[in-house]
Amino acid sequence: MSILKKREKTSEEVELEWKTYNNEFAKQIQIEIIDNNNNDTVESVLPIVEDSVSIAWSMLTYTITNKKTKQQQNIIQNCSGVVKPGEIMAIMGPSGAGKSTLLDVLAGRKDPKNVTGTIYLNGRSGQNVKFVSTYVMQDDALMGSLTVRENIQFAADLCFPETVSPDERRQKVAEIIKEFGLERVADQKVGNIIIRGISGGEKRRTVIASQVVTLPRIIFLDEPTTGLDSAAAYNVMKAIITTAKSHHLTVIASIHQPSSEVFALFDKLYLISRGQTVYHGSRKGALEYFKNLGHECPEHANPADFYLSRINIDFMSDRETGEQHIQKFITNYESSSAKRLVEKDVSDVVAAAEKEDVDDISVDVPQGYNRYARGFFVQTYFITRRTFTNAYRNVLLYWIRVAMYVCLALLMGTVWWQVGFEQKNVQDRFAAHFFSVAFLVFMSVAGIPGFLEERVVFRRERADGFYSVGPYALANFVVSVPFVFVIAFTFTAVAYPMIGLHAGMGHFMWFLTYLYLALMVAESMVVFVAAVIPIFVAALTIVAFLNGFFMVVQGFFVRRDSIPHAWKWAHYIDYQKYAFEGIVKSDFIGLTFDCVLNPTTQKYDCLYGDTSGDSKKFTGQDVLNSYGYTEIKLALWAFALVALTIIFRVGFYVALRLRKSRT
Ligand SMILES: Nc1ncnc2c1ncn2[C@@H]1O[C@H](COP(=O)(O)OP(=O)(O)OP(=O)(O)O)[C@@H](O)[C@H]1O
Repeated sequence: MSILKKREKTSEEVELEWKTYNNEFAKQIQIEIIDNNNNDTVESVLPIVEDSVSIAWSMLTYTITNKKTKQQQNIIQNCSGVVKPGEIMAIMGPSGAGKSTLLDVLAGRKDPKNVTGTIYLNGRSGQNVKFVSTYVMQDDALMGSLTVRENIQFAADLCFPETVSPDERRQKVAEIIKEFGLERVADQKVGNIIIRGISGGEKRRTVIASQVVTLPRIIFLDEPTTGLDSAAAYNVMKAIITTAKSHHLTVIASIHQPSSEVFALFDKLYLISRGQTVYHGSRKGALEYFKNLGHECPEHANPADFYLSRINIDFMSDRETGEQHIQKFITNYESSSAKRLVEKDVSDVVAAAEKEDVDDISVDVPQGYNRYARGFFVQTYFITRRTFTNAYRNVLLYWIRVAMYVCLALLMGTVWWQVGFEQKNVQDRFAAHFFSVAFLVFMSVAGIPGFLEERVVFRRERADGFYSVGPYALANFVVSVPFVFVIAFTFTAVAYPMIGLHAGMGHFMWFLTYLYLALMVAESMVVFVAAVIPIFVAALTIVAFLNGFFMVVQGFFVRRDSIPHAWKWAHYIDYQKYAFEGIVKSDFIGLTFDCVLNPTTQKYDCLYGDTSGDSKKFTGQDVLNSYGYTEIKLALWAFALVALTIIFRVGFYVALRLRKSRT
């Protein structure tokens, strides 16, 4: 059995450990697996790898309080079982039976306050199962613009300890790709809504491969075959089982109506109905068990379908009879030899641990199983690199917006073409300033789908301990810096000279700076909102509302001094105001405009500056004074935009932290 020693491993030992993994068949010994229902002994050859982990649980109950009735309700009740290294167990039951709940409780993903009973790892209670396990969710959360190999390599780079060299990591990735039958598609992009990628089954295998590349000792899978056809489902399960058997991993999967081929891949079965155990033992033994209860599986029937049909009372017309029927199964199991065998197995595992003086797993966490295998900066580096590659390759994220902004710049340039210096052009200029800021920031909503796609991957990877929130939030910001600059620069380079805004490098640079900083705030606001409410339509509506709101109070439609007192606060936190006013000032300052000569009076109708009729011209400063833009400080306004970016980015980080994934 697995023996975990108390002291920390040296780096040489860790290296040796990996070599040992490569050569694990040298450690094969014969072990006995008791087929616990037939009570006959099946001999099987399984490799014993040091640090393999068995999981046993006794009298597990998960209770919730019904919010309406305030009544306590047991979702699972008095469940006991054991799965040893190299064994693959299926949790099966009708819909709502408690499969996912049992899996989540075993994987340590439920609030311990609601759980009673004991879970033992290698016979010891009080261990942190997350240190030695991975939990594979149902969704195929992968980066679609990355290849299969790149997706798995990312996991390897973050989850192996630094003692594993880059070459070894690459080799581990190549090995898992081979084991999971992904060699043919290894260098193909996974695919997303615009890239046609690999098949559904290959995607599922890629997700699982990326989660097991470090060979976590226990693998929990939540319905790993859902949504796949029977051939793909078989390939997925076969890949998991091959890896589990050859590396002596412990596997528990909840599964919905497996085909007979898939079902035959499991060693053990946990049948659950109404949260209670109907059968637990070997898969083969279940046939005999049900036969003894008077439910013989027909020769050519799929046993999985047969068991489920026996314990599913959802479609029984008489509810009471149905309940009695299930209760009978539960009572039978309670007094069965199958249950006694499970209890003996659990106590044997515990007794062996006491005898062997097995130490606390969480004290001696084998390297590579740590919650975070790599430090903050290494995490940030790898996430930044991947996010950059995704942003570069994923047309939806930035390139589509760059194309759109170029079109818009050309449109504005031709409509406002060489706007001029007559009195009437003052309003044209204001409109150009307003529209440049408003439209560009408004279209930041285009980043929501890309972010939400990435967020699903973040949820999975975070839950699995690839990295923490800080590096992810930082990487998201770092990558947005150059891409947003490309957008702002492209637009400015095309639109600014075409419109004929204030000539000169200094003025051009101020325009670019404000547009860039406004876009950085808008981008930060988008990811913040999408992190708080990760639903596409809702996030889109809220961002559109916020941008509309900021437009209204920014002082363009209604002069700043006319904004009602009650809305002044909004004006001062409005990022569009700072960008708009900065652009207005940098454009108007230093310009001179012509007043209109009134042919009747032969006087000049000047709306700005000297309005007595004697002055032919007025200045940009006169315009600014006239609209009350006297306090604009270019550097300070730019700083306000930087501060708002920081505020939204901190909000983004906090939102991600608070919105805990199912951990
Ligand atoms: N937190 C909760 N609050 C209220 N009811 C819950 C909660 N968690 C689980 N349940 C209920 O407990 C039952 C078991 O849920 P669970 O998701 O474990 O079932 P399942 O067997 O995995 O179902 P399915 O196959 O349909 O996914 C369901 O009826 C579910 O509605």
